[in-house]
Parts: sequence; structure tokens; C-alpha cells
Amino acid sequence: MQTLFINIKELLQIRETGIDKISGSDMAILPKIENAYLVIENNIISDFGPMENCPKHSDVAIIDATGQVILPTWVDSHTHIVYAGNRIQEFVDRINGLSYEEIANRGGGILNSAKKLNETSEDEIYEQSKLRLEEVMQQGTGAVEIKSGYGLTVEGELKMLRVIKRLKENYPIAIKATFLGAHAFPMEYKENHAAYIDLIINEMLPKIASENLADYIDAFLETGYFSVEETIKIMEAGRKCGLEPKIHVNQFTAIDGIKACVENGALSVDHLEIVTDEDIEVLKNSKTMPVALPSCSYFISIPYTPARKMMNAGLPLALATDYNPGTTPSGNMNFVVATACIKMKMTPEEAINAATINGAYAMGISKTHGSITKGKKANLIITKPIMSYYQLPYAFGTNLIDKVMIEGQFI
Ligand SMILES: N=CN[C@@H](CCC(=O)O)C(=O)O
Ligand SMILES: [Zn+2]
Repeated sequence: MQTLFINIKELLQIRETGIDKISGSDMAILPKIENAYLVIENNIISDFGPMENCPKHSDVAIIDATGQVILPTWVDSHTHIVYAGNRIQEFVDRINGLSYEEIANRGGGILNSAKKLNETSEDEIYEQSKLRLEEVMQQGTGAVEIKSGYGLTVEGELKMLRVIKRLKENYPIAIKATFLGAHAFPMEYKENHAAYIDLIINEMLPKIASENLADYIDAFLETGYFSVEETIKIMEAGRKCGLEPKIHVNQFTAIDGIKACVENGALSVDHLEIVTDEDIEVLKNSKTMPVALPSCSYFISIPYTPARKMMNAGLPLALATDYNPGTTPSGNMNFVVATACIKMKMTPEEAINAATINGAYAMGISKTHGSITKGKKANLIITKPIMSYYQLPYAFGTNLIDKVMIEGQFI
């Protein structure tokens, strides 16, 4: 079955096969065709070009996209959408003057979510999480990475990863699972970090590997959470089980964590609200994708990742939501793209590259996702009639999406 889109006002992010990420000054370029056609065959992009070359098809479903922009769906390479309940009280506590750190030190924060998760059944967590997944798909996300990390017990972490597995089985969207047992030290291990790290390495990881529940391994490398040395142990143990690292680092402090991640072959380093010149140097010429999470900066009022400085140094950059109950209760990639433009001074071209092809790289799927390329998945955002794609970040609170196609199907 073929679908032919005709008269597309702008077809964005068209790329040759084999381009897996965009770096430095190239991020300012977003290749497009004006007045374009696009052919979808089954669930794959099979052809596209300017309207004057549009082939005469018979027996195809024709969709007239006059005035509409088509671009690849967003790739959200960093989320925690599997969780139980919410942290609304902490939100109000922060408005009233408490900091994220003060809330965490009182047993709130990640430990608050871990308590709720361990008290909630797997079925109930699945029901809550699938609503979030359905919501972000409607908002144009066509691939999503989901982390564990609110279990912090063998059973809790397995429960989260099994929920992610069920989501993978039941939804058409590409999902990658990341094991984040090293998200925080449970209260009973506060004075005995080594014992919790043993639990992660000797109890959690073997079970996760034997049930094939994760694609990546993560840790919260941060002052007061996991040290550089502790994170290296976790990364090494994960790699032995075939899990590549994707690490939370430099959210609040810079403690040479990025260097350790790059040396351990991390696929991505995520957060990066605080970045030193040395961090930028070690990222140069590495295979590690830096990932910025502007909705988190917005929600908890911390600095934004210095995108301009990093791109000027020739680095690539990806954008993701960080959807989680504590620091970012939003999975809206449209807001992320707009906030990157408004607050991080990324151009619309840079932000769209960061939220599509570079996001795909950061979750290991750039062969199949992240651009309009022949042979890639037919994952499309079809906008309402708009002036140009600049309107997407400009009209930051308006839903400009008409339809979303995932794997060849409108959702
Ligand atoms: N920083 C670490 N983890 C999450 C937030 C965790 C939480 O507060 O629940 C993040 O990416 O922001
Ligand atoms: Zn996160």
C-alpha cells in the first residue's frame, strides 16, 4: 500500500542515507524541499522530491498537504515516563522557597518516587505510564528512550523494566530501555555505598541481562549522588552485560564526570547545565553525544546548557525532554524545541536537527529514524497550514500539529 503526499509546503530534514548525526556549524543547516511530494510504502519512506518530479501513481492514497509542513517525528532520547503518582507537593514546596537539594535531603525527590513506585502494582504503573506515552505520541514524538531508576530495589527496578517491555510490545513507537539502578542511594545504603553498588552489579544486572530487559545503562553522576569512581564501576559492569552507557552528568556541578563517560565510550552524556572548557575539550572528536534538557532547566530554574559555546567548538547537540515527576513533568518535544530557541538561542534549524537526527543518534537508532531519508521509517509530523517551520518555536504554546504518522500509520 502506498501513500502519496503532494503539494507539501516544506519537507524538512531531508538527508542522504548514512548520515548519523550533525555537528558544529552544520547544525545551522536544515535541508528542505519547498513544494514537495513524499511517497510512503508500507511503513517506509520510499521516495520524495519537488512536485515537478512527482511520479504519476495509480492505486495510491493521495493526501494533499497544501500549506502544510512535513518533518520527521521528534526523537526523545531521555525520559523517565514510567513512574507512579506525581510530586506535586514538591513543586509547591519549591515555589515556597525550598531547593531541589533541600527536598531531596529530607527524603523527597527520587526517593519519594521510589517509595511510591514500590507501593504500586506493575499493572497500575503500566496504566499510568501508557497514558504518558500516548500523550507524547500525539505531540509528535516517534521514538522514545525510557529509564528505570525509581525502583532502587531488585524487584522495583525489574518491575519498571518489565513495564517498559510491555510498552514496547503494545505500541508502534520505537522504545529503548535504560537501566538506571544508580539513580540515588536508598536511605538504608546512605552510609554504605559499596553495598548498594554490589546490589546493582551482582543482583540487578544479571537478572536484567538474562531477561534482556535493557539496552543501555545509566547513573546519576553528581555531587551527593554517584561519584566518578562509582559511576565507572557501574559503566564497566553494564558493558560486560552488553549495555552501553548513557549518563546523567553535570546537572548541578562539574566534577570531571564527562571525561570518565567519554573514556568509557558513553553513547550520550545528558543534562550538562554546567559545562567547563575542559568538558568541551574531552567531548571533541568523541563518539559521545551531548544531550540538553531545557524543560528541566525551565521547571527547576537552573542554567540552560551552553549550546552556542558547544556548537561553536564543533560539537553536536541533541535535545530531549527528561519527562519525569520531579524535575520535568512534561514530555512535550515542541516545548523543548521552542525553549531551546527562546532560552538557549539555538536557531530553529539547530533545534530541529538536535531534536530529530541527533536525538536518534543518542538512542542508537539513526539508521532508521530522525530524518526524511529513503528506507527510513515513515515517522512524520504533518503540521497544520503554517507560514513556515519558524512558526513551530515562535508560537510556542500553540499546537500546530495536524497529524502524526508512526511507522506508516496515522495515530
Ligand atoms: N537528575 C536526575 N534524574 C532526573 C530527576 C529525578 C527526579 O527528581 O525524580 C533528571 O534527569 O532530572
Ligand atoms: Zn533524567
